[in-house]
Amino acid sequence: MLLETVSVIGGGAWGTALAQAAAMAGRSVSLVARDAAQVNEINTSHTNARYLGSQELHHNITASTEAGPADIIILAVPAQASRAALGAIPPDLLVGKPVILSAKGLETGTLDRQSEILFDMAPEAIPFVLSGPSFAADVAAGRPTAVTLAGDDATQTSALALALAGPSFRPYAADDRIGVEVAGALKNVYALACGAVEGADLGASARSALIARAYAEMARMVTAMGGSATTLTGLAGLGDLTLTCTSVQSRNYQFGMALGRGQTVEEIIAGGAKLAEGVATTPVADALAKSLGVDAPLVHAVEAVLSGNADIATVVAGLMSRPLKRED
Ligand SMILES: NC(=O)C1=CN([C@@H]2O[C@H](COP(=O)(O)OP(=O)(O)OC[C@H]3O[C@@H](n4cnc5c(N)ncnc54)[C@H](OP(=O)(O)O)[C@@H]3O)[C@@H](O)[C@H]2O)C=CC1
Ligand SMILES: O=C(CO)COP(=O)(O)O
Repeated sequence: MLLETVSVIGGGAWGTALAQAAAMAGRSVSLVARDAAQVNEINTSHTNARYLGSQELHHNITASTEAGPADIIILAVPAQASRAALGAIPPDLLVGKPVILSAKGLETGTLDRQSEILFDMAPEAIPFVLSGPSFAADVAAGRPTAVTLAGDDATQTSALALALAGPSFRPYAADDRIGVEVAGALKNVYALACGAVEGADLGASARSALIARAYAEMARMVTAMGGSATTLTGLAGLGDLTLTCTSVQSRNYQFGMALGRGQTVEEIIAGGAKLAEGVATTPVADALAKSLGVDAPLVHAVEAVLSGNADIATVVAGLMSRPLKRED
């Protein structure tokens, strides 16, 4: 597999950061954004101010409004936009190519994981999933970051990890694609909950209890969806869960803080909230849990708050008064 050129679809924070990582790894990178002014800024000023402030971008990154041929395609748009973004790529560019899915979310309506969307849209592409504790600003600035890159063929996955690895970006190869993408999607749901705990001033003990019980719940969900609970011991599980559930840098955590302070979803969005993938993923995860018969009280609690069916105090009281059980 030739792995020299990279096309990153999505000129937001994460797409730009992954373009930067690939460029620092020595790849020649095309960053595809839909806004011509943004493309011009990246090509002339080597910045993407709207998403990454004054961070200087590597000179191996060229921006474009249209995808061209590349050895590696990285999809980095919000989970709900992945289907449309894939549909906008000329199909022949995807045939037989590794497509790295980097969005962390489940699709509304279909309940699909990112790689299920790829199978629908480009069945002849080769799916990989990238996830783990990695804020775009950190990756773009060259701060040390480690992620999981999961694919179905171990040799191909290791080759791809090598092609993207740089002095500050360390992808670990893995084979549990489903576990990695479910973990990446669910941690955003729990980050909303942990942010709400902080916003409602429920204390650090409550937040840590929530993280631990979220981990157990995530293990039940991952297993029911065909992944391996062992994956959760790694970067895409424990690593990202702890990052997103404890950091005010996380947009999901910030959104949760606003919920905890008593704002409604509509008010938070009207106030200019950044992308918080957990908001769309929560009802999907709740529906999946119900259809698979998975006990997921935390997902259900977040869904109740987001949908306006219960306030934080009510869901906390409900969680705390569940019948006592053995820890599993
Ligand atoms: N930011 C981070 O630290 C990390 C993010 N991720 C994941 O990456 C994914 C993308 O997040 P992020 O980059 O941060 O989000 P941003 O909001 O920063 O950027 C989203 C980008 O997607 C583009 N976009 C939106 N809809 C479409 C569409 N229909 N077709 C083409 N492009 C579209 C936007 O274009 P426009 O600017 O024109 O609106 C923008 O360039 C999410 O799933 C997130 O969870 C994963 C790890 C880290
Ligand atoms: O996934 C992320 C870090 O790993 C980014 O989290 P947020 O989308 O909550 O900012």
